Amino acid sequence: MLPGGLANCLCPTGEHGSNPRGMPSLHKPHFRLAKKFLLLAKAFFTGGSKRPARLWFALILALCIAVGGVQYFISFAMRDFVTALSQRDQTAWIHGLWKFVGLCFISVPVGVFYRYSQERLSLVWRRWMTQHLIKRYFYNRAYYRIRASESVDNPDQRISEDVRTFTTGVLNFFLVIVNSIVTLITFVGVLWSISGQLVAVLVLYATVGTIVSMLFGKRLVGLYFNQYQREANFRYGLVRVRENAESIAFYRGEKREHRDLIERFNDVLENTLWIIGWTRNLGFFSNSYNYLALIVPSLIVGPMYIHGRVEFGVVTQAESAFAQVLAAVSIIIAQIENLSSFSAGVRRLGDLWDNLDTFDEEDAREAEEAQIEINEEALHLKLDDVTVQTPGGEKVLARDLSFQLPRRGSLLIMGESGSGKSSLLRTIAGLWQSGTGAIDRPAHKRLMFLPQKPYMVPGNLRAQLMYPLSEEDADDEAITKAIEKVNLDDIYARVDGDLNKVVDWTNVLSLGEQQRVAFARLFLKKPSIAFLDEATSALDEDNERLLYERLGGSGIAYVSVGHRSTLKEFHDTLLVLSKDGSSEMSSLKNGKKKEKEARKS
Ligand SMILES: Nc1ncnc2c1ncn2[C@@H]1O[C@H](COP(=O)(O)OP(=O)(O)OP(=O)(O)O)[C@@H](O)[C@H]1O
Repeated sequence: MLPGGLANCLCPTGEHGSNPRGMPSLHKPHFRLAKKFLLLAKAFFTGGSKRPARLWFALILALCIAVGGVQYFISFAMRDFVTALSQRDQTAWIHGLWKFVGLCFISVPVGVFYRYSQERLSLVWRRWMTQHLIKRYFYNRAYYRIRASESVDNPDQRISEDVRTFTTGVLNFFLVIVNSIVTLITFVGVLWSISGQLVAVLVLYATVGTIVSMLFGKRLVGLYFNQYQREANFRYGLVRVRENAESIAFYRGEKREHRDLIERFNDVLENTLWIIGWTRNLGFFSNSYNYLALIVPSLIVGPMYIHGRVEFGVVTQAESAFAQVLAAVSIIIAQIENLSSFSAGVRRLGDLWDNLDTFDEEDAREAEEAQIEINEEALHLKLDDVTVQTPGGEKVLARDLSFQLPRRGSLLIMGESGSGKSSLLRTIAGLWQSGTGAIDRPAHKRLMFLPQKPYMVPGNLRAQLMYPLSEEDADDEAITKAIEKVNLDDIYARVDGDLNKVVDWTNVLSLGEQQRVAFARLFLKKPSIAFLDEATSALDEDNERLLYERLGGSGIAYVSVGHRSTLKEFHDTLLVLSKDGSSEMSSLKNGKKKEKEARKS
């Protein structure tokens, strides 16, 4: 027993007591796990790669049976070989030797191709599943929706690690089971040919062993399951520190982060201790069990040999067949660790799969219910009685909004924090669809949204400035002009005027520089309408003025969200949102006039 016993369990399996990190309960009914597994397997064998999948699978099954057959004949060859040796019969010994060598010639390629086909099928499966999941991850902007999902953490880990664990694990287990069945049938046959009593003892011995092992196994599967989750939790803690390094450094939050990481690591250690304890207990049992298994067949076949009823080779054959069958029967216990990480992977992948299905259904439902009607064929932006709600419909953010943005027009949206300014842009973009009313606007590809914190893509400066267009569409002359236009010459100098130079842009550029990069993208893409969500918040007033003047002169209509009153002079119209859902429009003509005068002078 482990310290303290299991009844008053410190045991972190989720079956007893609560989970210290408030993680979801890890134990789900086994049939739900099986359902998830069948869903994932069925999708592969009936999906786009079904032909190679089925072919490889059939080949593996055939090879698996061939391996069993070869083992059967080897067992008899060995028997004759050992008997000839014990009888000092040279002719029979040489004959046995040749038979054995011949069987090895067959056995080696069969075994090698068996393993090779298994790995090839794993690869086909992994390729199909990863491509399929990535496709679905981007479809309907699932990667965006998934942020709000409670049951799917770290989708990245699921698509990379869990798919790999699943696709290699599933074949492993399946083949281990098929192998065990083939071994069982073959060697029970061998034992039966020696003595029926031997089979009866084997069945009894194996049944007792399996029952006891299952009791240990049940506990260990739960513990390994937990280990997997806790290791992921610990790793996620480290990733979070890396991603937020600067903020943590400014806050001097090291002590707090240190404590949090150590707590997560202690959870890992605590669970590992339980695993070690249970493995020790299992060791007492399995070691005694395996030693005894060496003697049991001798107890039955030994007297038969002594009384001259069987040859000596039969004794060794019985021992090896007995060991093979026992190994096949106790396969579950030998695979406990793999089985646990495999079932954790199945659950995590199944949850991701279910969520992606839900998103598809949601998207279809939303499109059908068409809460906010978006017409993408208009030349300009027009809102007709639009009421914006949060995605779940819990909160009304802006009520009965109507306005039209003329060609080359500009609108500034202001209002207190949380009044729904960004949400209005999300709704115009089509990311949020809850609410009522109608929006007329050009197609999405003719719009551009600039958030407060621009996304910096990995790659060279050309790729950075062309985003979201591809590098192939780049015109280097236009790029250098755009760099000049947004006052980014120092960045250009930093890469020695080489647009191919790759830099870690997120960590190297200041937020203000990143915002200027976003404006350069805007001038390169030249959309019909630009939406700027506090897109100049990190810039000094001179740079902000420069960018707005250039934007005003570009002919692009724009809608800005911002708090600074200095923005007013760059816009024609002001829309103020209030937290109660009401809104007010007013003209800023004077401001815009002042801007024009400034530009002239
Ligand atoms: N995904 C979401 N689900 C539910 N509510 C949300 C979601 N995103 C934002 N909200 C809520 O909607 C309200 C409006 O958010 P929004 O980001 O539009 O505010 P904002 O006016 O742009 O604020 P700020 O000026 O602080 O940026 C807030 O109360 C916010 O908590």
